[in-house]
Amino acid sequence: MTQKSTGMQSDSQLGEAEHRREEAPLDSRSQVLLEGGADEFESSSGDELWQERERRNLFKHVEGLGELEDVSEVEYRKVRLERVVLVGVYSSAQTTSDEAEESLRELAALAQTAGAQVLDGLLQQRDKPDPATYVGSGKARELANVVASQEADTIIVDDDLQPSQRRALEDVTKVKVVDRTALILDIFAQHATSREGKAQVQLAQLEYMLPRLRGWGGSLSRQAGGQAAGQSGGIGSRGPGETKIETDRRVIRHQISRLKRQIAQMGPAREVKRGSRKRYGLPTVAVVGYTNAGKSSVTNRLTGSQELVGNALFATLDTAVRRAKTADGRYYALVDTVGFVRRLPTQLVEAFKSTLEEVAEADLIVHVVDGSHPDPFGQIEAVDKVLAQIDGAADIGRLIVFNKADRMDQAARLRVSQLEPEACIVSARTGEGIDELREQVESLLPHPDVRVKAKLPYSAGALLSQIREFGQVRQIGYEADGIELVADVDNRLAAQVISQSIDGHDKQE
Ligand SMILES: Nc1nc2c(ncn2[C@@H]2O[C@H](COP(=O)(O)OP(=O)(O)OP(=O)(O)O)[C@@H](O)[C@H]2O)c(=O)[nH]1
Ligand SMILES: [Mg+2]
Repeated sequence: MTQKSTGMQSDSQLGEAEHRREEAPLDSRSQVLLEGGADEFESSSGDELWQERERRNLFKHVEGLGELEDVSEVEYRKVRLERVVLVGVYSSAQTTSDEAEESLRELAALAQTAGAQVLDGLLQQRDKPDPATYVGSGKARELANVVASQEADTIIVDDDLQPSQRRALEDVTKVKVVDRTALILDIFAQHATSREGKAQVQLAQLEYMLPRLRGWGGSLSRQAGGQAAGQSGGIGSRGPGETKIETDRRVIRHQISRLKRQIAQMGPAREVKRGSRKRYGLPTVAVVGYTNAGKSSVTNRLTGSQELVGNALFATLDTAVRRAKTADGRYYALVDTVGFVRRLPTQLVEAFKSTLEEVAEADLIVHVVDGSHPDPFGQIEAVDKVLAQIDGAADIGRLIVFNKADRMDQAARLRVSQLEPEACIVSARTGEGIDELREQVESLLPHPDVRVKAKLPYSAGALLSQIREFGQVRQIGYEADGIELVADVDNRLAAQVISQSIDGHDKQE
């Protein structure tokens, strides 16, 4: 048996593990790994369990599951309250079994975030996925047994599947099969709240779906408003002919172009917001990082805001802008962004490009990393890969922040500070290191670099308060005929000082 269980299934552990996961999907996962959990699980994945499964399977009416009848003709499916079995294939030439396990655990966290109940996780080592059934026909039959004995109704594959592979796997296992991209798209669909976010996710779903159509059961109209999150119940007739599929493709293409137009129109509103930030001369810090790293928590700490913090993946889907104040009283903007994940579906990178452009316009990128994760550097790499796809992001200064220090032991701290000596180590939970982080951020912000000396009329109060907010007042004297001022400001304010000053011959150095 080369199929190997990753320990998500043992009945004895399920209760407790699930309980822990309920409050902390990723937390529990990293804990498990840190505690050397892999070994602990090894024993439970042995023959005994397999036989137990086989035994239980004897009582099951596999063909009675009847799930295939229900599999909708749409190749895009929701993963809500499903009972799922996870499957991963890895080649030892490309990854270690530890990495493969980590990836499957992340898939489990994703599945739970989507609302599914994870019953089992199976890893298989093979040179490359089987072109027909992904796992190979023998393994597919084994998988069918596992699915039946666990009474699962869905298989989630830790990869992108060809439409034909998915179909073949469904035919053998009699349950619906969802791939990694569909799962992530589904989570995004559940979490998007803004109009633009929703439209972007919908676009990504449609683009994912287009090449995977095998005909629709009913008409598109039952997908309320063209919503791509397909209903899992197959309503209407099955097996529409090629003509029907062609028509549906056209409908989807039409929806795609309509969505693209809509999104393009929403662009200007975002431009305005961003523009006004620029107009006020607010330096901008983009907070990026792997999902669940603690970006929102760190942003909250720095700004005192109450950004949504969730122990779920992708709690933040709409970039939020917060205002923060430096120690010397200047304001800057912190942009809390959507989290990244390994192998972020390309459809999503595309869809969120406009949102991620916020990052490209920032003066500084703060990259938050979960320091308590068993493989923080793998996460850094995944984030850097996405950043590399955003034009202009490469030229922006970056500050790496290892968060969750409260859960890092001495060895972990040592390791990260050796590999990333410049990085800050903080805990958004306890507040450790937050002051140092704030100082670092402030020192890396662009500084107002034009010194002006001027006498301003007392009527220039508004300008003066802007100078206080966005620049730095060096000297100020209240004379009978006006305010004598020396200040460091940016170009924009310098121009205003000149135009409003009393004698008009201010010096600039
Ligand atoms: N122990 C510990 N937990 C933390 C810390 N910072 C954040 N968390 C927890 O980590 C989880 C994720 O935090 P968020 O701030 O939502 O993370 P995020 O990066 O914004 O996540 P997404 O928006 O989903 O990508 C939450 O359960 C937080 O309570 C920390 O310093 N220590
Ligand atoms: Mg967040």
